Amino acid sequence: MPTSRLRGTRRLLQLARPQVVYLYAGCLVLLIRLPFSLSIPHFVSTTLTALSQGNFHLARAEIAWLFLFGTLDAVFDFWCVFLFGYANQRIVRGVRVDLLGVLLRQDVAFFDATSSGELASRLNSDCSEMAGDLTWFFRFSIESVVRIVGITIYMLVRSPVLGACALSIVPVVGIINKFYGDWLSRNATLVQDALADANAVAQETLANVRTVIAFAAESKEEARYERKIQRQYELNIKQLYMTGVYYMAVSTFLINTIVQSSLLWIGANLIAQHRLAPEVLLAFMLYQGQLQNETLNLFRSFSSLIKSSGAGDKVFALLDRRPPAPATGSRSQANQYNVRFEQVSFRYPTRPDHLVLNHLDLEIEQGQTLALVGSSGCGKSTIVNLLQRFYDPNAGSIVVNGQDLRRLDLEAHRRHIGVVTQDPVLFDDSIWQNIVYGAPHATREDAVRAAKLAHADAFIRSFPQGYDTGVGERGVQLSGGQLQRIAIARAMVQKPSLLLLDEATSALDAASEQIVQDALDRLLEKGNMTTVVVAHRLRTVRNADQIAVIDQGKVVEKGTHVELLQLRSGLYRKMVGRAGNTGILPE
Ligand SMILES: Nc1ncnc2c1ncn2[C@@H]1O[C@H](COP(=O)(O)OP(=O)(O)OP(=O)(O)O)[C@@H](O)[C@H]1O
Repeated sequence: MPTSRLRGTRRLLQLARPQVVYLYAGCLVLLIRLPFSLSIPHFVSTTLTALSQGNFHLARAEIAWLFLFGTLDAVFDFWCVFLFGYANQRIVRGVRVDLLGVLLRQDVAFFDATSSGELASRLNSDCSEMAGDLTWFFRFSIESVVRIVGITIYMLVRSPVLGACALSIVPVVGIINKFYGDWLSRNATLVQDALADANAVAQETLANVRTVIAFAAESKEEARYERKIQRQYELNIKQLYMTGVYYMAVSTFLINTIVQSSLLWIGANLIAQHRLAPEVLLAFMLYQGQLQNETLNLFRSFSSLIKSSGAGDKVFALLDRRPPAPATGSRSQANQYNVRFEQVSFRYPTRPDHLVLNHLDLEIEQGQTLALVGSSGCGKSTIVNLLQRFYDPNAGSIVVNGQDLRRLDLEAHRRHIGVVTQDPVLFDDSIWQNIVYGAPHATREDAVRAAKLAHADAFIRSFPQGYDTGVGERGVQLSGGQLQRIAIARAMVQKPSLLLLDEATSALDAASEQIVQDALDRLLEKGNMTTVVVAHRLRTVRNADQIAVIDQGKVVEKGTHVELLQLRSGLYRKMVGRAGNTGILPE
């Protein structure tokens, strides 16, 4: 076995460590049970022998023993299944929770490059594939070894010649299984990758089903999914073929045909030479079936372990993934936000050849509102992303109250930030739970208070279930304006020190925009917070304390609305001129 596979297998076995209590209990029950189940063929052969000798009294006694031992065997069997299965479920649950925890702590760049569908597939399919059979390995390897040893001793004691014949198959099956197991493991990795690819397409299509329907692209998406799932289908067919060959060669041909006929042939000769009693051959035939089953179980449990470790490769790689930069500093953060961008340059990790911010300098003063304007793609949202520390600058630094942002406690920093974007995402929960999403200690009353400020209370109360109304996945059961106002209430509940409004009203019609803008104005009036606004509406921009015009990754103009209009050939002045009566700054 290659060392990497050995390491993967060892790692997989370590997953079972926290469940040792249940595994030990399962093994104990297994050991108690074995003598009972091993004795069944013995009682069958003694009963038949007694019958052939006309000794009905002895036959009845043997049947009674068989019944008693068989019943005890059945009771213990339940506990074996339950204890090993229980440990298994705990392992799968643990891996899934750990994996989601690790994924949620990755850097945002990781999610730019990895689709959520692929990650969901790793979380669901890979986790159950890798850990689903893990404890059965313990059960079957222990059970099979003990049974094989027990049967071997029985056979060798009763007839060494027949015993040697029956046992000769064990190493042959072992060698075949080694190759079969290695192949299964390689194939399992490919199957899980192909499934993750297909799931990524399915998830993307379903998450954006309205767009798919609107473009009548159902057949196109179906075909795209079919192309991806085809690969997994072909790999599974290949596996099916190999499994068929394996069962044909090992189980049916080698064991059923070769071993059984050899045993009968040798046994018949020995009986003819009066060197073997017929009932011993009968017991041998019964035990050899068990022996071959256990041999197959033993090797199958090993190949299934190796296959699981193949399926687990990607899960372990994700579990080991550490975000590239130290995720957080430890400096605590005051509720003040005096922010300076000093010579900040930035490229997105997924597009390293595109310089988005180019030695950008920018100052955002505590308590003031700064509006960012500029053509589409000039880097406004990127500045908002850097303020949330979704990414770190490639050069220069962002300084908050004299401290480099990288040194601040990241979680505390994010708790100080309120964000309202053009397309706010709500979770599939009640309205009030969504409003208190970012404020763990906020109550339902806080949610109601925030909703009133955000002009959301009236429409929420108009729903039959009021604040307990569910919003659907991503808030799909609400209108755009309602969604925005709940997002504003969500930001209000947080009592942010730094408020980021990224095109918060741009998706709305004039009437809804007016209502949402009023809600935002109230929010801005209420707190002494620092605010960064990205907007195309002149009305929003004009009221800002400062306006920064971004062009080619730099701030090219900065000042108040009035100051910037005075710059004769200024970019802002041109944009306002082109906005004309629409009140919308051009992109
Ligand atoms: N996650 C990302 N990965 C790679 N490139 C990105 C990413 N997000 C944005 N970009 C690129 O960075 C540049 C700046 O984008 P940004 O979203 O900051 O522009 P913007 O000024 O907010 O534009 P708009 O006004 O259209 O919203 C664009 O060229 C964009 O294609």
